[in-house]
Parts: sequence; C-alpha cells; structure tokens
Amino acid sequence: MGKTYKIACIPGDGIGIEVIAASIKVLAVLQPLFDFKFEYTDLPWSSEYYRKNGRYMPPLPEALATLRKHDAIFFGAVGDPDIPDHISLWELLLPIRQGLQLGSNVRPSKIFKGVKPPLAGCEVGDLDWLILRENCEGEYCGQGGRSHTGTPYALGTELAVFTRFGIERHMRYAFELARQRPRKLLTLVTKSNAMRHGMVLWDETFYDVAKDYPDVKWDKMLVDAVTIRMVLKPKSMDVILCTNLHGDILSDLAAALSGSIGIAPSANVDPERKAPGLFEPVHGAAFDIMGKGIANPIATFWSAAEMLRWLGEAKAADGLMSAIEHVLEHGPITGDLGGKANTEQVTQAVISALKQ
Ligand SMILES: NC(=O)C1=CN([C@@H]2O[C@H](COP(=O)(O)OP(=O)(O)OC[C@H]3O[C@@H](n4cnc5c(N)ncnc54)[C@H](O)[C@@H]3O)[C@@H](O)[C@H]2O)C=CC1
Ligand SMILES: CC(=O)C(=O)O
Ligand SMILES: [K+]
Ligand SMILES: [Mn+2]
Repeated sequence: MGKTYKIACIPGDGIGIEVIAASIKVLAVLQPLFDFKFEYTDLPWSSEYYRKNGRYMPPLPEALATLRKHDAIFFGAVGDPDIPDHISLWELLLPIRQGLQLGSNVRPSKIFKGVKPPLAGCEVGDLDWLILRENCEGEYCGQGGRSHTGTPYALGTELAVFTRFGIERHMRYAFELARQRPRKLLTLVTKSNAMRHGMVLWDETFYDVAKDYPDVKWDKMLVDAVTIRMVLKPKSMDVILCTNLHGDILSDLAAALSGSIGIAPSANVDPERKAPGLFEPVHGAAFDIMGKGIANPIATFWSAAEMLRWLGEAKAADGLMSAIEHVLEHGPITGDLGGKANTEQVTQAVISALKQ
C-alpha cells in the first residue's frame, strides 16, 4: 500500500483557479499509477473570500496552524484586477511564505524538446538552471512606511533586511542542491557594489559557507551583469543563488528565455523541513487571459512534480515529468508556446501520455 499525503489546496485567483483544477485531474490519474494518495483540503482563501469576509484567510496563527497539519501546500496564484496588488499579495501569499519560514524558493528552468526558445541558437541542454531565490526577507521583508501622504513632500521607504541566519540557511540549501546536480556549479548574484551593507553581508556569508562545499565550483556576479550572461552565455550557469527581489526578476527572465512563463514551476520550502512546502507556478493571476480557459497548465503540473519529489515520491514525479516532456515535444501546446490548444486539451494530452 502506498502512502497517503495531506495536501492543502489553495487555487486562489485568476488563472490560478484554472491551472489547479487542471492539475487535480492529472493527479487523479497519477495516484493509482504510482500507488500514492492525495487527501486534499480545499481552502477557498482568495480575493473572492476577501470580498465576502474582509480578509483573504483566517487570522494568521489559525491559518498557519491549518496549513501545518498538511504535508504540502498546492497553490495557484493571488491577484485581482479590482484589488491593489500589494493588498492581495500581503494578505495571502507573503504571510504564508514568511509565517512558515519557507526560506528558499526553488525555480528551475530549462529548454525542453519541442519548445522554441526566443534566443537564436539556444538549444536543448544550453539552458538548464536552478534559481535559488531567498524567500522570507531581503527587499520583501515588509518593513517601511509612508509619511506626509497626499502632500508634495510625500515619502515612502522600503527597507531591505538581511540576516545572517536567513542568508546562511538559504545558501546552505543552494550548495546542497548544487552538489546534487551533475555540473556542481553555482553562481552567487548580489549587488554588493551599490548596496554596501546587506549585500556585503551576503558576500561574506557566502565565502564562509562555500568552505564547507569544496566540491562545488562557484563564481560571483553583480545582478545587472548577470542578466547579460543569462542572455549571451546561458550554458555557463547552473545554480543561480540570489536575493528575494533579484530572484523574482531573474526567474521571470529565465522563464521567458526557456520558452514561456507558462511552464515555469516553483517550490517554496523550509530547507530544515519544519513546515510543509508550498508549490506553485511562478506566474500570477494573469488578468489578461483569466476566464478564457487558455492558460498553460504545464507550470503547475511541473510544480506538482516538484511537490511529489519533495514528498519522496520520486517515481511519480519522474512519471509526470515524462508525460509533460512528451506533450511539450509532440503537442498540443498553448498560445504562449506558439500553439493553439486550450488548457483542457493540454491537460487531456498529459493524461493520455501518462496512461501510455
Ligand atoms: N505567486 C503569485 O501568486 C503571483 C501573483 N502575481 C499577481 O498576479 C497579478 C498579475 O500579475 P502580472 O504581473 O501580470 O504577472 P502574471 O504572471 O500573472 O502574467 C504575466 C504575463 O504572463 C502571462 N502568463 C502568465 N501565466 C501564464 C500561463 N500559465 N499561460 C499563459 N500565459 C501566462 C500573462 O497572460 C501575462 O501576459 C498581480 O496581482 C500580481 O500581484 C504575480 C506573480 C506571482
Ligand atoms: C509575487 C511574485 O511575483 C512571485 O512570487 O514571483
Ligand atoms: K503562483
Ligand atoms: Mn514573480
């Protein structure tokens, strides 16, 4: 008898709802094939919930306690055209990431067979990255404030906070993951020329931590220059270690360079495994295509595969990835990848591939 896992399911908003529904169909077929079971708790926490209840989820301690009863969290997206983005993000996703101390956001991207990347001459194998984005502090720690609001002297501050603890936890995890990859290659990305306090602490912590991983080759680059390298020399990088803000930006760039944001997955995890991981596509609610049934569900399928891997179901993860790869190579594919298929057609194609 296979294992049963408790999964907290938060579809959220916009295309998050559509791609999670598609994933649930795929996972229903995957479970008997690989002999494991998912027991879902459907959590309606979303902008709709906010409109009805004046909040995105129950009070934080209660919400976190609910989530902690699960083995993993499967998340869609948050964001609503009628609600300011800083409200939606800070009422749902960021408090969960920070409250559960999901200190690392792991964002893989690679070029799959059949996907046509935007860079000329870039082929399968030329771009295969793991972006390790710090996920609890830095530029998104939430400190700051506003004064003199509504006057010509209006001011706003956004304080970036970096702690030795948060940096080191994240860096050790990056080195552990780099060590498991064939190339054992890691690039540290900071901005320690202009940002002379927190970013210098990042660099110093890095030199200390690196001593414990002599088998991992590393180099170091400022974030502006790394964007050039990502475009011109994608093959020269493997694991990319960066801050919360930098990782947010670089992972959207990586997604585009690998073919589309519609295939980019993410894993928000506590490297110390004291809390359930949160698995979600890199993308957001996608106001421009929501409700049309055309969102690419592959990013969320791949996120589900990462969730399975995290839970210890490696065979099921591999099986799902093979089905995804088959469909990316042979179609059908959605508009973001240059195809004409809708979400449902891609979902059914992945299901057929699984059954073969
Ligand atoms: N983790 C999360 O829940 C995230 C939430 N957001 C929120 O989502 C809302 C919209 O944000 P945007 O900046 O527009 O980013 P977005 O990722 O939602 O969309 C950016 C562009 O990518 C396209 N796209 C995204 N996912 C796609 C998919 N699966 N298939 C095909 N095309 C896809 C969209 O149509 C849009 O043109 C905002 O409220 C934002 O705060 C944004 C990013 C992440
Ligand atoms: C919020 C957002 O853009 C992200 O988590 O990537
Ligand atoms: K998301
Ligand atoms: Mn983002």
